[in-house]
Amino acid sequence: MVGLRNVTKRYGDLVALHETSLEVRQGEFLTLLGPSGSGKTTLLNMIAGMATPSGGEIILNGRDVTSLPAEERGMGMVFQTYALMPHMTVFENIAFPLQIRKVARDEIRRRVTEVLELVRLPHVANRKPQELSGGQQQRISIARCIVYRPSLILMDEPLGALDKKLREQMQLEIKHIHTQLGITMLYVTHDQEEALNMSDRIMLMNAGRVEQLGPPAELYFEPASEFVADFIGQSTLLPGEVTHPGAIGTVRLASGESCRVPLPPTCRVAGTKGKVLLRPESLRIVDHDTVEPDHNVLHGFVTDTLITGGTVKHFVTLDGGTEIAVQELTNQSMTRFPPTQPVNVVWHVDAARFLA
Ligand SMILES: Nc1ncnc2c1ncn2[C@@H]1O[C@H](COP(=O)(O)OP(=O)(O)OP(=O)(O)O)[C@@H](O)[C@H]1O
Repeated sequence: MVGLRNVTKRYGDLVALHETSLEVRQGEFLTLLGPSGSGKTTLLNMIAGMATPSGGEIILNGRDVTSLPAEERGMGMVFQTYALMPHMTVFENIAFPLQIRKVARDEIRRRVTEVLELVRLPHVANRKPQELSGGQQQRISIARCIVYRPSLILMDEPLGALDKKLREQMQLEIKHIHTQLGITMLYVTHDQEEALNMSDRIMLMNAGRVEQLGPPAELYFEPASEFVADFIGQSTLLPGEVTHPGAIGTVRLASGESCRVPLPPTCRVAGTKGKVLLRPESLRIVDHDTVEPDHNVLHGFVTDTLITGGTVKHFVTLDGGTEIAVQELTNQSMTRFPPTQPVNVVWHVDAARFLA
């Protein structure tokens, strides 16, 4: 539905977006994720027609729209600031894009009522935007955007101004609208959890380049680089070197201890340097020395324990000095480890990844 072919953007000497190609599928929810300044908004604005590429082409439904102005691209946009018109009621705000398009009055009433139901705010039609909460205002801007049924909606940090709880609720609502209407969505956020929650695919950007593009689970379980492993979810990366290559190889860590790790084919060579990626939820702490088959073990001391609601996080300082986080579900009989007691951190061989 949307195609980018070798698109670049420069501002003077600064390359905001290096050569990037992308295909967005019909009905897909694709998220542009990345730290501040990585080029997400630049990319979105070029698709919207609010910024001109320095090179490359933008294709919309098979048509080159690179030089087509924003208003002729037929897309909907939702921003962090709600941009509702303060002197108009909610009804008038939502009706506005239809009036511009000369839709008949009865049809306007029908469609505004329908989208107000969809965003679950049918009772606020006669209020002014300032009489609504932030979350309600954002739902109204979404309603105003979907009322004229654009085939593509671009959203730039739409939930950035909302508190955590409301943000999570709105994530579900946007997802729900997406599923119900089947609209293609391009969504910008710097919040990895939001991206994981909502997207069919995530395009993770870093310094104007695409680090990885794929479904959330792929970025989480098969990160293509250290940047991805670090940005998505929590991770500990232990430097090491392959000593015994193989599909499951042995890696000697900088601390001198060894562990067995699945190796990607290109890393099945003795001497390959890289990092072992461990996720807190794949680790367990045990205080006995029996290691189960197909498990690895590292030794250390628990230095801190944090209860974060449903889960508990133990911070373990490993022999060699690296700190590693271990996460487990909170339970009544949660094991407490005094800081003087040596512990073993164990994980199943399949749970780690090796990044060259
Ligand atoms: N109009 C502009 N003129 C000059 N430089 C710009 C302009 N717009 C963006 N940039 C620069 O381009 C780079 C990418 O910016 P962009 O806004 O796309 O990042 P972003 O990933 O959306 O960041 P954020 O999450 O902070 O919005 C940044 O270094 C930014 O300073």
